[in-house]
Order: sequence, then structure tokens, then C-alpha cells
Amino acid sequence: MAELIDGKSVAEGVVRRVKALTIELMEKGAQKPGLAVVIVGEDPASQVYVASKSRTAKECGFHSVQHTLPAEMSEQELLAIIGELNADPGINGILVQLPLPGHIDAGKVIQAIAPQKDVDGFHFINVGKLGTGELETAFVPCTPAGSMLLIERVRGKDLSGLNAVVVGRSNIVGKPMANLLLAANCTVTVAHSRTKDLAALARTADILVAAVGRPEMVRGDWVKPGATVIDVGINRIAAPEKGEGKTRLVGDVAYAEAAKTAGAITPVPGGVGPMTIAMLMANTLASAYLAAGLKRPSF
Ligand SMILES: Nc1nc2c(c(=O)[nH]1)N[C@@H](CN(C=O)c1ccc(C(=O)N[C@@H](CCC(=O)O)C(=O)O)cc1)CN2
Repeated sequence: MAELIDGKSVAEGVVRRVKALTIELMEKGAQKPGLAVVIVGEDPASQVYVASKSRTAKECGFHSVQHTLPAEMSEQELLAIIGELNADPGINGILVQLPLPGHIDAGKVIQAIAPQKDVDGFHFINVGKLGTGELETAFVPCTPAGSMLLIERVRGKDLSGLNAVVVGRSNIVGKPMANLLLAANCTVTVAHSRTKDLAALARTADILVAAVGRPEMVRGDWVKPGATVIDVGINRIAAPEKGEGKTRLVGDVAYAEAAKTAGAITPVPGGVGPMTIAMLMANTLASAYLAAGLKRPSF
């Protein structure tokens, strides 16, 4: 049976370290890290994530600001708020929760964030820095950064000689994940909906990352014996066994099947999800260190 990779406990460790390093930063005479979280509209899941981000920021000792904005607001109004946050010296990190309402161009909003405050790592400058290995100053998107920390816990920092397969090619997870694995010397293949014989390809992976958003798509017989399986999916499905109208969360991996063959595997919930918020804190802290002219701490 596979080792369970406890993302909740690793995330708590990251938050503890951010807290300690925030105190160290202030002892050096720098201002406390500031994080602005922006939510537009009333998507229930987004409200939960944003509340958790603002709460964790306070727990870390940050200056924490939340902008809760109406779904009907215009793109121009949102861009004006981003402009104000860009100019605010008390803010080191700006996060605009996704998805945004359909009438707002998310790409335009993301590119309006100052790259040195883009703690989500979605701005072209940060994407380019990750792609070219400028990791000292890049902000790496939080979900792949957190996934990478979990992989390091099992496999160490140097992944030379290992094959990685990333299933999914999104800008937010699949592509940055592939770049991080490449930077750690893995041999990386990015698979997607047009890939031929995905199951056979997945079976070549020493590290298998599933980020497709399809409940339990990766089956047990897709997993190479001993592989490290990172499940990025968070899918809410009907759970009639729990009662009428009840739901439960599952990942992109059929956990019970995969855990029989894998060497180590992340659960859902409690795997990659908590790491996303912890790494946002780590990125905001890094931004504050860089703004103070200091070397960013490593995690
Ligand atoms: N601007 C951004 N928007 C979104 C991002 C992001 O990184 N930046 N990621 C996701 C949502 N997300 C954070 O924003 C997120 C998703 C899931 C979790 C998490 O801890 N999940 C728990 C389960 C929670 C539940 O019970 O529903 C888990 O997996 O254990 C944290 C953050 C989309 N938007």
C-alpha cells in the first residue's frame, strides 16, 4: 500500500515557517508583508478559498486586505483597483481569485498586476522567468509549487533519471508543473486529451501528476509500481450513499485503486489543495523579502 502524502501537515509546516520568517523580516527593520486578495462575485467555492487566504495571511502576521466586489462591476473598475494596489507600498502581493465573471477578461486583469506583486505567478514575466530558469526572482504558481514541495518530500530535490508524466496542459498547473519538473532534471512528458494511449504513457511515469479536472480518470492500472502520484484534481461529485443531495470530493485519480500500486500518493481532500494556500503565503513572503533587498527564503 502506498505512503499517503499528507499535504495538510506539510502546508502547516510551510505556514509555521512563513510566520517565523515574517518575524525575522520585521526584526531587520522591514515592513510586514502585505497581501491583497480580490474576489469578484459570489461563487461559493471562491468565497471559501478567499476567506481561507485572508485568514492564513493574518495568521502569518501579514498586513491582510480583502476586496470583496460585486459581480456586476466593470472590467475598468477592477483594473482601477489593481492600479491602486500596484501603487500601494504596503502591498507586496496581489491575488485576483479565479474564475472571474464572464464579462471580465481574466487575461487582461492578470497582466495588469505588477509582476513583482504577482504572487499567483500568472503574469507573462513570471511565466517567462520560470520557463527560462530565473527561479531566484520568479513567482511560481501556487498549486504546482506546492505539488513540487510534496514530490521533494518523497524523492528529494534532484529528480535526475526519473520520468515524469503531467496529465493536463493548463497555464495554471500543467505547464508550470512541467517546467518545475524539468528544472529538477526530470524527463518530462505533458499529456492531454489528444494524447494517444494515455494509460500506457502514464505507466512509464516515476512521477505522475494528474491535473485534468475529470473525476477519477486516472485508474489503478495506469500507475507504475512504486510511482509517486500527485493528484491536483478537486471534483465535487454526487454521493447518494451519504444521503439525498449529498456530495463528496474526489480527485482526478481513483485513489483506492492507485494506492495499491503507487509508492506514495496524495489524497483528496488533504493533499495538494492545502499546499495552494500555504505557497501563496510563501510567495508573498518572498515578495516582501525581495522588496526589502534581501535574498528570498527557500522552502
Ligand atoms: N487566483 C487563483 N485562483 C484560483 C486558484 C489559484 O491558485 N489562484 N486555485 C483554485 C482554487 N484554490 C485557490 O484559490 C484552492 C482550491 C482548493 C483548496 C483546498 O484546500 N482544497 C481542499 C478541499 C476544500 C473543500 O473541502 O472544498 C483540499 O483539497 O483538501 C485550496 C485552494 C482556483 N482559483
